[in-house]
Amino acid sequence: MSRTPLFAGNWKMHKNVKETLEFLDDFLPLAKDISSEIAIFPPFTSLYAAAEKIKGSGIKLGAQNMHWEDRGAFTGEISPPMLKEIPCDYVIIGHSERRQYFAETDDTVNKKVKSAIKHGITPVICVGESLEQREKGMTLSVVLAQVEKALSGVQIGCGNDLIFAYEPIWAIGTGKVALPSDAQEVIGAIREKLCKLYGNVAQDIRILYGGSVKPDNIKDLMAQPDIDGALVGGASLDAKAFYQIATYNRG
Ligand SMILES: O=C[C@H](O)COP(=O)(O)O
Repeated sequence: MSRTPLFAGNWKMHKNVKETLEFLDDFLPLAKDISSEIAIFPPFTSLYAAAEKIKGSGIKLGAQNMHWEDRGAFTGEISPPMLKEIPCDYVIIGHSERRQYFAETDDTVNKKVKSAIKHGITPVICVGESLEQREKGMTLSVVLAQVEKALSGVQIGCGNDLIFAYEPIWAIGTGKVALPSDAQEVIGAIREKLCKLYGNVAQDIRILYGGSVKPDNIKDLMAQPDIDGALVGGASLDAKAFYQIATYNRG
């Protein structure tokens, strides 16, 4: 089993082209010093500029969403071949903000996961419970149902074909990070489910934690056996903070 830690910066609807290039001017010199894998997820309009700028740096690039079809009359949507052309390595699928505000369902998540894998783009599949669901003791049943539905009919060749991100909705952008032991409980249960679906190869699937990750809480999260990195929102907008998160193990 060897899972390279991944620190993924989801910029959400932040940073135009100019701001993206400014961030990279600050971050690229720092990134030379990072041994973990780094991926950034700028808005669609900044992807191409980011791709050109990070060439040869080892930093990976991802989109925050995509349609599952290759082309068609889907006004406002972006297809997998368009992302490949950039080129994007990753795509976030099923982020809770898309589930909550843009009618993303388990069914569309499943279609997008299948399409991403078919096109050689690694999906970062987001799952997580609301505060109400957690308080009712439904966390594991909600999250594991999301995992199962996302993967319905999905075949994988190896553990690198997909990534999961467990993001409790109540921890996103709130400053309330999950207790590392609580995050481990859910992420451990996700891995067990993946083992049931895919056997030993599931030991190679990376599962990230997301939700108010900051330089001062990442170390305790990364000490958990099944947490393989983080999907970072707000703190990934700042080059220094994102660098500090990715180098949490330097003491
Ligand atoms: O995709 C990232 C998550 O939604 C976490 O966002 P946050 O770090 O701002 O809480």
